[in-house]
Amino acid sequence: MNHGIALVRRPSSRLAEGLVTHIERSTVDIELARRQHDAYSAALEGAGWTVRDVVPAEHCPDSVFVEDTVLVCGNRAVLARSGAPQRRPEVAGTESAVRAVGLDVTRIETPGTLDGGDVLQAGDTVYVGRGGRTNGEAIRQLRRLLPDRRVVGVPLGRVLHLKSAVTALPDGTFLTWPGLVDTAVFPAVRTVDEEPGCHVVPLGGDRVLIAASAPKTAALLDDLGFTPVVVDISEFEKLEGCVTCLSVLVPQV
Ligand SMILES: CN(C)C(=N)NCCC[C@H](N)C(=O)O
Repeated sequence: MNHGIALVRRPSSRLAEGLVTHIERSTVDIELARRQHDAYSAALEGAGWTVRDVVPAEHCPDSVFVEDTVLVCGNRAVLARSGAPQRRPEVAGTESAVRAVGLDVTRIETPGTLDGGDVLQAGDTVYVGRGGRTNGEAIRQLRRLLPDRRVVGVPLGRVLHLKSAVTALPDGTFLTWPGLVDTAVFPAVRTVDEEPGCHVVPLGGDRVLIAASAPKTAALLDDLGFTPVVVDISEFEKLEGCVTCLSVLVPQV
């Protein structure tokens, strides 16, 4: 079964210089990060996604977190404009990749700022975290760019991105870690016991990608009838990354 294309971007050798905002900096093992990235890509392939590499951006330490550079919605790609100016050069390579896939391309324009990690899609609703990386102007622009979607702004607390605190399961429920976002806007919330447990990527069918650092949540998902696909992403977690950030899924339509 081919679910579509998964865009990934190999880690820069400067990965260890990536941004950290809400956690202490710790030492990143670049060789281990490369192996983890290969295993992450293999997990996507194994789940039925055709993996395509976005051209690497050696000079951009955070470029492996490709999710932040674009929002894919149906056949449209909205290029992001990060609230962290040093991440903006990452977008050019992503633009080439989404054009090669055949998506219709638009972009967030100045003074809007948006990171893809702040955008959570569930059905026809697009939740957008309003925090350090994404501003109200970008949310306004998204409403114009995606007129067939319900765009809901979600104020963020002390957390990097919306998807650092809440993601969606295929059954219409949301996994959250308490205290970081106002969960009242989400229809059916399940609170998890471990912070990385609120980060999942539905891979099609009953498969759900989750980090090895969230074993209790992986067991919960199994118990709820999902098939957890577990990947170790410890080196990316040291830079506030999670399983969502390392790919952009372009489902076959
Ligand atoms: C959902 N998440 C967390 C993301 N999409 N991106 C993580 C980016 C981490 C990077 N060091 C930064 O600070 O930009």
